Amino acid sequence: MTHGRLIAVVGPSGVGKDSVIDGLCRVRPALHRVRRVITRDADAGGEDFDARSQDDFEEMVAQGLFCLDWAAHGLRYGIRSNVLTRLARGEDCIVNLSRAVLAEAAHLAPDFVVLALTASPKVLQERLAGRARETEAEIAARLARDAACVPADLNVMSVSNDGPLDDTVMRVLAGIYPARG
Ligand SMILES: Nc1ncnc2c1ncn2[C@@H]1O[C@H](COP(=O)(O)OP(=O)(O)OP(=O)(O)O)[C@@H](O)[C@H]1O
Ligand SMILES: O=P(O)(O)OC[C@H]1O[C@H](OP(=O)(O)O)[C@H](O)[C@@H]1O
Repeated sequence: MTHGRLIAVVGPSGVGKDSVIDGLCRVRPALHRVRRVITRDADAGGEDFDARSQDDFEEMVAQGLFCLDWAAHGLRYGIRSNVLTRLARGEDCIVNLSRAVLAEAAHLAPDFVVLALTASPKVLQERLAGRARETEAEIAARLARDAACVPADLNVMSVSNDGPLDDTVMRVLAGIYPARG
């Protein structure tokens, strides 16, 4: 059976990673959205995630429950190893990742695709302020974050999300599911 693709969505905070993933999964219900484990308050809003305390998270790491974990914005993030079973069954999976873990993530699947979203600094600022999930200071720190570059040897699709969300979703779909024939 063909191995599923692992699609990693990356880009600066506020660029629209979760929104684009939601849009893609609505149009393509067979695309599996990977639910992240995060040491963030359960009622923080935004994406659907598994909230864990710092101690519980580190216990999960110690038990080997994650195939990938990282730290950013003072939080810990993990991807459960069961995504590997889905990929082996041939399911395409999509996940919001840190750019810093792409090289490691590329080893998880033979078919690894990076969707790198971009938007102008002004748009990022407006979106983070509009989302109201973080304080002003946290938003400033997110905008100032000096993130790792996307490794040049990966299969990267770079797409602007400066415009309407539906347009971005349609362009991404055309890129990852090109019409055959
Ligand atoms: N194309 C778009 N047009 C207008 N608003 C958008 C667009 N894409 C996303 N947004 C809005 O911008 C805000 C940030 O989007 P989202 O939470 O998806 O970003 P993110 O990249 O996942 O951010 P983070 O990494 O901080 O979690 C949300 O309020 C979302 O509704
Ligand atoms: O800047 P880099 O390292 O690429 O990404 C860091 C982290 O920022 C975002 O976190 P969240 O979704 O806002 O919690 C991403 O999802 C990633 O986990």
